[in-house]
Amino acid sequence: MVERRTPIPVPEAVSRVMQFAVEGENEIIPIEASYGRFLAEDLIADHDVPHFDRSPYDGFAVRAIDTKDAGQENPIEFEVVEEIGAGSVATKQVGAYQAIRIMTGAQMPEECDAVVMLELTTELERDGKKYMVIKRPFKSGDNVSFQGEDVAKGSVLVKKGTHINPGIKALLATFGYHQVTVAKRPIVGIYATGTELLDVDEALVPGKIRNSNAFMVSAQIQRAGAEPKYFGKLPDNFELCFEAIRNAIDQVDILITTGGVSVGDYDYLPAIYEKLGAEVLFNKIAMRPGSVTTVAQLNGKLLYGLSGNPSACYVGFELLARPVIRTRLFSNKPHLQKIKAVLHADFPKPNPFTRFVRSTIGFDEGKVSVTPSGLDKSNVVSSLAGANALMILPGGTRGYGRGMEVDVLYLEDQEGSKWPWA
Ligand SMILES: Nc1nc2c(c(=O)[nH]1)N[C@H]1C(S)=C(S)[C@@H](COP(=O)(O)OP(=O)(O)OC[C@H]3O[C@@H](n4cnc5c(N)ncnc54)[C@H](O)[C@@H]3O)O[C@H]1N2
Ligand code: MOO
Ligand SMILES: [Mg+2]
Repeated sequence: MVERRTPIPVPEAVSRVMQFAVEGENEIIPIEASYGRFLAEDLIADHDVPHFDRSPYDGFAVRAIDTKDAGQENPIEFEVVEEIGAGSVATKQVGAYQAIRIMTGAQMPEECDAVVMLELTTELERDGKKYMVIKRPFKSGDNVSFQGEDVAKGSVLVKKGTHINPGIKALLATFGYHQVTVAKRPIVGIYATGTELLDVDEALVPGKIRNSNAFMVSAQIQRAGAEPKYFGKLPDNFELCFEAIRNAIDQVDILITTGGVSVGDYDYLPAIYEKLGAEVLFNKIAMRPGSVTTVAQLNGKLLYGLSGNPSACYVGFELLARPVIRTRLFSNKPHLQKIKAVLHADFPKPNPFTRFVRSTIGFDEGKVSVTPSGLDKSNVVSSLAGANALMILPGGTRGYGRGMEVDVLYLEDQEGSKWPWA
């Protein structure tokens, strides 16, 4: 008799795996390699930016008080006593009706408190001395970039667990982090099971297919921020699979297998978990695709038995493995980002289970729209190419129609959400 499994709701399945989600370790890497990694410490400003008052324009630094009577009918002449570019500091004192020719980024001379842009001046030379003339007054502080106006010393700029984007890399450089403390990428092992599987470079033969799951999951692991360790493919042979999986466990932080989790004659994963002495957290989820997704834990280490069907495998990873990886990377929003979108197609298929439809989100007249990215079957691979989101269609309804507002989980996102489940 075939085993009867009891499906549990998606939030319950996610909660069960999250009980085994732990923070990972730190690692110090050169700033050059930091893009795309996750900060392991808050980034705190240890100095002001800029750390000196500076000129935001090419112009003349003056004492504003000397300009107060300037006007169209009353041009005022300043003696130019020095010229400085960015990186240089004035060496001359600036007295009454004197100015320093200053370039963008250069430190303000101590006595000066305003900058006059070059375009607002006329220049002249007399007796070997340089002068400039202005025809309007300036207030103290005009055209000055003040110390600390960009960043004040002591402020928390970026929180631990944040994905390092190009802007954060700029901040790291600004504050002198030539070495950056980031979350160590967890190592996620992959075994693809199935006697039918061919390697990518093998020619097709009757009854066999190329192993696509391993490559897809490996990219999903990378997108989540972890490091994939592909062990290879295994035929549906209990002893072989058992030994291979047992040996792999110690080499990884998380182990993923694909295929062999359903109730078929050659679906050995349930028996392998049993022989390993692993605790199965669930083996049926009330969702489509991915209902057979099975997760077990052995001494706190998570073993994911993702479905062999490509779309089911994909969804199982994103909902259940991604948040565990992001938690290891110190994220406090480890789940997929949930947004609202307007459905741009009819989806009449009724379903008792919640559906996660591989979809494409786009923009239509300023609103986010969502459309299924292809055939909505668990065993298809083609709809995954255009998928940048999973549309959530709760079960128990008679289908969905164009124009309805739906919840969508956005896949190409580094922000995440705390808990997208109702
Ligand atoms: N009697 C029942 N049959 C099935 C049930 C059920 O409840 N009762 N569940 C169905 C559902 S839903 C799914 S999903 C699949 C899950 O199957 P398995 O996880 O056991 O996976 P396999 O049997 O190994 O393979 C399923 C399918 O996927 C293809 N596959 C496997 N590995 C790969 C790979 N690496 N790359 C590409 N494609 C792969 C495999 O050839 C099969 O076609 O079970 C249903 N059956
Ligand atoms: O796990 Mo199966 O669709 O539910 O693909
Ligand atoms: Mg099977």
